[in-house]
Parts: sequence; structure tokens; C-alpha cells
Amino acid sequence: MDLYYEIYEKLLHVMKDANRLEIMSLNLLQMRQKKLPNCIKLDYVYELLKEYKLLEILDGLEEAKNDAKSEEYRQQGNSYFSLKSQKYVEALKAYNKSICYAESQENLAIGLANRSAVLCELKMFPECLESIRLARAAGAPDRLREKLERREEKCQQEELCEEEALIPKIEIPVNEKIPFLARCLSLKTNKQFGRYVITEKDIPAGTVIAMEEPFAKILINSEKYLRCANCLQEVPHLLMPCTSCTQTMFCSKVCQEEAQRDFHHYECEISRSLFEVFDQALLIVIRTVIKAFCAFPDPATMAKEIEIMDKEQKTVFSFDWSGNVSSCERYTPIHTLATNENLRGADDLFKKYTFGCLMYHILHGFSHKFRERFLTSHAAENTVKNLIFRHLQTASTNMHSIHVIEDTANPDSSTDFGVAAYAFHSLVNHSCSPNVTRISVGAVSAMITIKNIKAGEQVLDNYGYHHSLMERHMRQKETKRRYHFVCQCTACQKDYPLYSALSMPINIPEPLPLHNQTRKFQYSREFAEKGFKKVVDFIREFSHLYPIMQLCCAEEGLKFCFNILCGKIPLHLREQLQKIPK
Ligand SMILES: C[S@@+](CC[C@H](N)C(=O)[O-])C[C@H]1O[C@@H](n2cnc3c(N)ncnc32)[C@H](O)[C@@H]1O
Repeated sequence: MDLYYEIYEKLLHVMKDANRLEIMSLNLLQMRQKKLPNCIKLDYVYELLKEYKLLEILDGLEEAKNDAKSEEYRQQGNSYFSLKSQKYVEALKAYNKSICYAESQENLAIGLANRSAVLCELKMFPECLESIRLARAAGAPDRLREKLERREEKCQQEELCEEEALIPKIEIPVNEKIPFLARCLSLKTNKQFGRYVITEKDIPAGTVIAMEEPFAKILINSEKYLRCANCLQEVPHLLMPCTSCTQTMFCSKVCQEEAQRDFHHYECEISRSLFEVFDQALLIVIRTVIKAFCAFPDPATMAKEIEIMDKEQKTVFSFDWSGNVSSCERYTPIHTLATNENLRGADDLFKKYTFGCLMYHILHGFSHKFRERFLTSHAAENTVKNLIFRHLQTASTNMHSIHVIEDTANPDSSTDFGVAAYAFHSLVNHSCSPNVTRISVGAVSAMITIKNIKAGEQVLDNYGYHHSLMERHMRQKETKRRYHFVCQCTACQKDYPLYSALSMPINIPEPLPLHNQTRKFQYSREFAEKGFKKVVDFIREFSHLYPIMQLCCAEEGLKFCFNILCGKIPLHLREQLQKIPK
């Protein structure tokens, strides 16, 4: 169980034992009825956490660089790399961890040299050469010289056959003021949906309609030694450690400087605590709050601007993004994302007060840089608490995962490597039979249509509850629980069947036969290019027959092929594909 949840459960437990649970709920309810600001509710729960000494659990979680640990992680890397294991991605992670913990230049250089060995086994020859260069620059010891030379020679002899991933483009007219959106998209509001996005023109299936950069993004814990903490690219060969902390790696000087300016300056001292205490759903909250504070010259100006934002409720559609956009303007559409505060139950709010207290405690207690720059007055402290609470709510309603290509042989294996806050994507509502899907191109989110959408229709994504995978009553229960609405989409109204019960008319061809392809071929550019065209043509022609088995498969095929065209094959999958005999 994550540490933040363990502390929450402990608090519940001690309050119950002391017969204080009811009175606490009543107090919080009264504060809510009096419409007191959230910082006061957080203060109330904060006092309880202090009284029961639960905040002490957060002490001493940081670790300094340490050669003994660096060597231990290198040993772990060696055993993953051994002939017996051949777990190359795990070996890369362990070597990078060893690099991050290295105190001495020697341990840093050995880690880099060992990393090059794994890259060579993974047939990533240019990447291996880069790691050799870095190992030498770090002063690789003489005893490794010969090994590095042999490895270098081998890499130089190998042919390069890496295919560049395609960067998708919006190929229909683009909004002049919002160059990352198709011009036909516009925003509406009504009682049922709140804000919602429609298209004013017909859009055929297979059309990219948005390419959006996030306001804030984070890496998940299991990826921190494989990807750059700033751009999130999977470039283990380029990663160099933060010179102070043990949890953060950057792929370039540019990324390091950007991260330092945007968030790492305040997170460096607390980087291990953050990963130890919170999961990705909460890490994005802290990152959003830090980035928000960095967007303003000082907390007092920020508080004033926030008042205006709360009043005006501007969205991504309110700004001209074609020229210079101020950092305050960039933050505004994230600030105004839906919180669903009035629809949340007491239990949910109590959890969020507790998690918010833990976040505040870590920022206030352990990040000196954050405290010095932002917690400069009582009013500023309240602004931080209110903002943490706000984004605990916006994140749970609006956050989006950043993911890689799915592994068809292990559909349950995780594909997420990050979480991000997107201003436009967060305005798109849910359907159990969606007409768009999102694909991550790095941290950029590409939205592509998977059905033909007619002028005037709403653009609808899926929040994880598809009619082909889950019964209607379960979907409606889940959307109510997590997103506070009972879904009334066409699939719910017409009770579309589960995948296994879909009809499969025999006069309609199979759109993309995956089963008689080898696994390696499924992930090739050649397959994806042909496959994409085939499924798109299929959906465009037969869209009116939905829901039938062939169309559900075609939508899945479209996602799969588009992902392969635009995304790089992630390392763990590359390792598996390489192990398949020719
Ligand atoms: C990511 S936001 C979507 C944009 C939102 N409508 C807004 O006004 O900001 C998710 C929230 O939108 C609303 N929502 C999403 N899909 C919906 C649907 N199919 N029916 C009703 N409300 C929906 C719910 O309040 C949900 O918590």
C-alpha cells in the first residue's frame, strides 16, 4: 500500500478508537456548510495528524548519494544482465540507479560503462556508442579501456536500421489562434455535460484533430531510471543524474535547466519522499501546484490573479496561443478545470484533506527552497493549501495518463509511463462508445477520430469504461463514483453488447487480421502503415453499422497502428521482440 494511503488509514483507525470519527465528520460538514475556505479544513485535519504523530512517518525518507548503495545497485544490474537472467531493461534501470547514487566519479563512470554493455546487447548501437563516450568523459578506469574499445568497434561495424517515428499532424484546417486544435472544434456548455466540445464540420474517422502539450507532467516511479524527468523521453543512454538527488535523471543540459527552472529546484530536496509517499495520481498534483506558483512573480500577485480566474472561468478557447502566451495565461485553463467539489461525498473530501496535508507538510517541512520562495506569509501559506486542494480535485477528474504502445501478448501489462494535465483534452466528455482516442507522442497528446463524426455532434473520449468490456450497470456505477455523472451515452441508452456478444455479419470483411501475423511483424512500420489505411477505409465505409464485431476490432486496430506509426517501441517490448527466434 502507498505510504499516503497507509497514513490516511491509520488516521481513520486512531480516530475510530478514540470515538472521534463522528465529531470530526460533523465539524468538517459544518465548515463545508459555512463555506469556509479549504485551507481551514486542511488545517483542522493537519492538527489531527500532528496530534497522533502521523506526520513523523514522513521524516527521514531522503537519501544522499552513497557509493556503497551505488555499488549494490550495480551488482543488481550485473545479475539482471547475466546470461542466466538476460533481463536487459531491468539491468539498465539498475545501472542508471547506480549512476544516480554514485558519489565518486569512478562509480559514475563504471555505471555508464556497464550501461553501454546492455545497450549493445539490445542492439542499440548508436546509443551504446553514446554511453561509451559518456563513460570515458566521466573518467572510466583503465581496467575497462579494452572492453570499451572492443564494444565500440562492434557497434561501429553494425548497420543502423532504426526507423524514425512519424510525428502526426492535424491535416484538416487548423484554428489560427489555437494552432494545436482543428478549426472545426468549438466549446459549448449545458446543464447535462457542463462544458463540452463539438465539431462544426463533418470529420471522417482517422483524422488527427488535436496535438496538445501538457501544462504539467510527471514520470511514474518505475520509469525514473529509464526516462528523462523533464521531457519524459525513453533515452536511457543519454541520462545523466541530477548532481544533488538520487531520483532524477536528465537527457540533456537543456532539459536539466528547464526542469530546474520549472520544478526541480523545489523538488530536488524532497524527490525521494515524493516517490516514496505518493503515487502518480498525487505526484501530478504537486507538480501542477509547483508549476502554477512558478507562473507568477510572487504569491500575492498569484492570489489576486486566481480571484480573477475563478470569476472569469476562462478556458483554453479564451486565449490566442499563436504568439507569446504568458505563464499566467498558460496556467489559467488548468486552474479552471472541473473540480466537482459540490458533488463529492464526505469520505472523498476527507481523504483529499488528508492527502493535501501530507503534500503541504512535505513542501513546507522539507523543501527549503519552496518555503523560502512561496511560503512567505500566512496568506501565502493559505494560497498553497487552497491550490493543493483544488488540484487534488481537478487531477482526479481530469488527469490523463501518458502511455506507450500496448503489448498485444500481455494486454494487462502496464503501458503508462507518466501522467499529465492537458487544458483542451480535459474538456472532452466521456462516452462508452467514444468517437476519438488519444495517443501519446512523447508527452504530446494526439487526439484522433475513430468514428466518422457529423457536424454538430459532440467529441467524446472514453474514461476507461468501454461498452465492449464492461456491463452497463457497472460502467454507470463507476462513472458515478469517479466522475460524478451517470452515463447516458448512446451505448448506455441502447445497451450495446459486450465484445463477446457483438454480432458479426458474415457479408462484412475482417478489417485487420492480427492473428495470422507474426508478433514481430505486428510491430513493424510496414504493417502499421498498411493496416492504418485499411482500418480507416473500413470504418469510413461501414461506420453506420456500429456496433458490430468488425467495427469494434477496426477501432482497436486503428489505435494500435497509429500508435506504432507515431510512437517508438518501448524498451521492454523491444527486449521481448528481440528474444523471439527468427
Ligand atoms: C474531464 S471533465 C470533462 C469536461 C467537463 N464537462 C467540464 O465542464 O469541465 C470530466 C467531467 O465532465 C462531466 N462529464 C464527462 N462526461 C460526461 C457525460 N457523458 N455526461 C455527463 N457529464 C459528463 C463530469 O462532471 C466529469 O466529472
